[in-house]
Amino acid sequence: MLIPKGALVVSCQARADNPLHGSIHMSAMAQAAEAGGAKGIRANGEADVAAIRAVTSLPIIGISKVWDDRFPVYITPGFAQAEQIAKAGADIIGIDATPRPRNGNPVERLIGRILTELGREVFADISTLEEGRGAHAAGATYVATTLAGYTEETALRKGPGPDLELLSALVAELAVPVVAEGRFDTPDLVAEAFRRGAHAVVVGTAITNPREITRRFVQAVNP
Ligand SMILES: CC(=O)N[C@H](C=O)[C@@H](O)[C@H](O)[C@H](O)COP(=O)(O)O
Repeated sequence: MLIPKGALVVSCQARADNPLHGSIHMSAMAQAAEAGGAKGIRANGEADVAAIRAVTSLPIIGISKVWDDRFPVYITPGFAQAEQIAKAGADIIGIDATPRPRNGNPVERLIGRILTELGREVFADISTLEEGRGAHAAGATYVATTLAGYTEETALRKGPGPDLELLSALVAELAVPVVAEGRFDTPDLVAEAFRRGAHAVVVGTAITNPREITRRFVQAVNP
């Protein structure tokens, strides 16, 4: 298992509408995160993963986001994307592990193929306990709360903070490392995730998105 217990993993992602979009910025973010003590990096897309691989030997959770109006799944929907990200240098492939329709193999098969054909660990993004059980049964290396609040089924549960109840339920039931991800946006929430038994915590926006960080400050003074 490449992500050590107790690790803070920093997600370095910036979409095209973000002024920090681009591999130069994301690889600098990854270096800053490593210097600050991160023990892993999460990154999106071939270019960013390759650029980050060139500057660090930390484990990289690589994902490939592909939006397709016909399907709800956009985080590494198929084997082709997984293979591309593995070739770019990802040690671990992050996938949407919900059973929702996708443009590619069913999720159980996708997990199996990543493990056997690519020889990479699988980081399963899920939104419910049931999905966590499915990902575990299919052999995922890690199960993460990444999609909590972001699927139709869980949209109503989405609050400003993370889904701590889901985290606790997964930890109580699954014999697989459970990773806390999604709206863990303060050091206190990261500490709480570890108290609840998280194997690792992934933080994105609160560390690597200055636009959103600025918005929080502005809203605090000018709500
Ligand atoms: C739902 C979805 O697509 N989540 C994405 C997954 O890669 C990212 O946009 C998040 O930034 C990441 O999960 C980290 O979470 P947060 O930025 O809340 O710390």
